[in-house]
Amino acid sequence: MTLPLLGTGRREVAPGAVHVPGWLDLDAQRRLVTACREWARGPVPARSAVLPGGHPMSVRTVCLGWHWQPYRYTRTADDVNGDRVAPLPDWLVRLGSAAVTEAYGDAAGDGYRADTALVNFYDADARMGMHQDRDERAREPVVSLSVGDTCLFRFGNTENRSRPYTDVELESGDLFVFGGPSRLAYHGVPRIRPGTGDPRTGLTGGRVNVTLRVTGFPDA
Ligand SMILES: O=C(O)CCC(=O)C(=O)O
Ligand SMILES: [Fe+2]
Repeated sequence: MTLPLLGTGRREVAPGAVHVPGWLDLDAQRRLVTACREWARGPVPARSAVLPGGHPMSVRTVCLGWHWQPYRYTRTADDVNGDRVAPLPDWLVRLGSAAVTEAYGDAAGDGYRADTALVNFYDADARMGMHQDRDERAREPVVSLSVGDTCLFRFGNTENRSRPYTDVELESGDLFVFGGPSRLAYHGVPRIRPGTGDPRTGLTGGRVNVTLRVTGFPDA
């Protein structure tokens, strides 16, 4: 299947879901990796969130702005060490706004102010099952940035976890934005492609993914 090309390198995977390959240059990727490493150390360390059935997720996650645990947001990381998560830095908020403009064109990102980021660390065997991002109250787009190993990203429909879906290879530096009619689409990461990343990003293995979101919860 050929996906519609929206402009240089932009592909609409589903209405409101846009993939922009190679959006972050190597330098931006490197800076993002350095920042993610720092956030993973604390004040709330990266951890595998435990699902309600008792199983830990295979990805390790650290949150900024708001802390996410299955399936809610809080200011303090009550399932980790009780500390308040690090604030979402302004440069990342601005990057989110630029990403929305890149994906949708015009000045679409002007009013976009993310207030949380989930930073996911994938090793070669990590996966993420099909899910919706629906713990936010707001329905602003989700902005996803990837660095390191390529992954298979499965972008589905809003009804259920199964077909129809579109498989996308998310490579290092890629941007993926999903909003509008695709905001509540199921999506997941069935596999990582070990050894595909460029060590010059600062990652010698694995994959880092940052999703920026607007929770819609009032500032505390
Ligand atoms: O790693 C990815 O590309 C997706 C991450 C994701 O879906 C999430 O954090 O909710
Ligand atoms: Fe998600």
